[in-house]
Amino acid sequence: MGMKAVGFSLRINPSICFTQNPPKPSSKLVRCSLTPDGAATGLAERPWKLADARLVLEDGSVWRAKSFGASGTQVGEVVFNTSLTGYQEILTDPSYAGQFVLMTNPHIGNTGVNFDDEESSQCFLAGLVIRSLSINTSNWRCAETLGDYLAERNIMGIYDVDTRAITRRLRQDGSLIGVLSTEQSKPDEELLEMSRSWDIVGIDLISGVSCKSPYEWVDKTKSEWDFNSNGRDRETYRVIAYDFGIKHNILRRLASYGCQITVVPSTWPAAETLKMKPDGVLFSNGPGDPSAVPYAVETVKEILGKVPVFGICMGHQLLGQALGGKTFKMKFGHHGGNHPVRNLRNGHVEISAQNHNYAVDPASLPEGVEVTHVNLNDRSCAGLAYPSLNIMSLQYHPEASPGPHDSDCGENFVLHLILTYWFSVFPF
Ligand SMILES: NC(=O)CC[C@H](N)C(=O)O
Repeated sequence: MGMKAVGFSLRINPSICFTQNPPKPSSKLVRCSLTPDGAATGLAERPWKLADARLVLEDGSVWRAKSFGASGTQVGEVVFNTSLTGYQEILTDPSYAGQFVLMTNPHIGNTGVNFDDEESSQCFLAGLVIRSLSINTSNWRCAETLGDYLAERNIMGIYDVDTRAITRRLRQDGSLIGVLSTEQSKPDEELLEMSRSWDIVGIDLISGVSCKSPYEWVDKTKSEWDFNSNGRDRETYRVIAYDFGIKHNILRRLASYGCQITVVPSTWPAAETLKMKPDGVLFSNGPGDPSAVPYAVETVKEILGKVPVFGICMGHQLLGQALGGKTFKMKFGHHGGNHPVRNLRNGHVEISAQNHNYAVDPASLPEGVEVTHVNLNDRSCAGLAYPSLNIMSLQYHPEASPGPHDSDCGENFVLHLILTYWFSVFPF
């Protein structure tokens, strides 16, 4: 009665072009914005700050935004992540090297960052794209604000950008390369050209994120956070973990389950690994195109059959190739904390944390390789086993950092499975 229905209240300036249907790549630029333009004077602080950054996508769309963190110009592939929280773990996940992570949850930064949630020693991603940057931080573990954290690590972030519209674009047309810039002197056309002349396919990104020499891992999941360790606190198993961009929580979870772990670089020779006589070898997650790292596939091949192995994400993709299979690039991949996966061995459905743009093509795998898990959103291969060679692998993240713990508990407790499969009940 006299009241207007108010729907989703994005303040969009109707005079500025905003399209739901993305234009196909053309040389034309389409400018999209939620906030008026402003020079990067630094005078206007958030939330009153004017737009001082641009994200130019290879499809010709230009997204005006406000910057936080570092400034400059950076190219990368834009992917969207549907996790509600866990942005610090996402920022420090080395698998995001070369990518801009766009968070679909509109409100980011409210818990700041802390000392404990780091998944690696630095941020390897190209940048962070969010809708709304929390103007204050409140958490008992907070050590600093998200903006300060990114600035110190020289990582660019933008906010006040229509993340829903960009996500629709990525879902409809697939992953896009983008250029993020705070440099007002660079015309849109130059940034567009930059985005179109860069590619992430076929590039070895793991060598840039792997450790340079072997080291022993000591940290366990803190008892206050340990949701399940079955009381295994003695170091029982010797594990070599190949670091293709390994997340610390994989190591923490294995250590909590009694593994004594040596982390080795991606180029560590298989012969050296076998000389160390481990009980099992873990091939970790890692960034980029799994078909661009044939040397890592060779290492995996040399180890297969000689010692039980387990692969996570990139490790799973390398194992798939070592078994004779092929990987392919997905339309926009899986990035988030709520992907349903069916364990085909017991019929159980696990809600899983995922972060990948490539997948193993099950049709390319030789006979004897078993697809053990399927992503229920798109039926893609989410897990493999080859019992006669003591191989097990998962395309997703059983360490759940961030993410649900389904894969880390009960019968589906994946890391538990590694140990039981590897060391006790695996049918050798
Ligand atoms: N998390 C990962 O290991 C990612 C694997 C690979 N880089 C992909 O995008 O598919």
